[in-house]
Amino acid sequence: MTDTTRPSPPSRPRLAVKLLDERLRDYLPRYATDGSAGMDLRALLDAPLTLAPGQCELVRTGLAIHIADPGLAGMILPRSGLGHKHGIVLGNLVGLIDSDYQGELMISTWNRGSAPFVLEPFERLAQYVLVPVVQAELELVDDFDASLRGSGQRGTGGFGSSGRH
Ligand SMILES: O=c1ccn([C@H]2C[C@H](O)[C@@H](COP(=O)(O)OP(=O)(O)OP(=O)(O)O)O2)c(=O)[nH]1
Ligand SMILES: [Mg+2]
Repeated sequence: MTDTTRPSPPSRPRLAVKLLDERLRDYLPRYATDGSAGMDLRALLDAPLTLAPGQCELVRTGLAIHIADPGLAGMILPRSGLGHKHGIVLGNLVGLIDSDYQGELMISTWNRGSAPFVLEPFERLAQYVLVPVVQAELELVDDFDASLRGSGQRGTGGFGSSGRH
């Protein structure tokens, strides 16, 4: 019988990656499971780094990934365990990696918690997610066609204009 819940995986884009530090060779990012959305990025540190509450430091990954295809982008996102349990999130909230960026992936690491946190060398610190991107052309107009939302209109309403429930 065919398992309809497990579609065959689509072919994966191949991304060029450069090691900027040989120690990363043993720690190349990978998908932990077949269904993982992200690959974990590790902290390239020579020694443990203590982040005081409120402190934010740019942490090296030792990796450069050239996406090349403008229809793709990278996103650096926090790991949920570190973020929820230890308050270790990103100083920029989300890192957006351009397809033409060839530099080192850097992780803005912010301790938003109330206790010091010790980041260990090569600890998995954040995750890298490849996402599709559509680039748009902007066309200047004087007026928009009216927008419709169900039976009502959205128009310029936003920021909670539709209520809470
Ligand atoms: O968390 C991040 C965010 C960005 N970058 C790199 C890749 C990205 O392509 C580049 C520029 O990012 P962004 O455009 O968000 O920053 P900017 O402040 O606008 O810098 P720029 O003037 O270089 O575009 O910095 C990282 O390594 N880590
Ligand atoms: Mg920019």
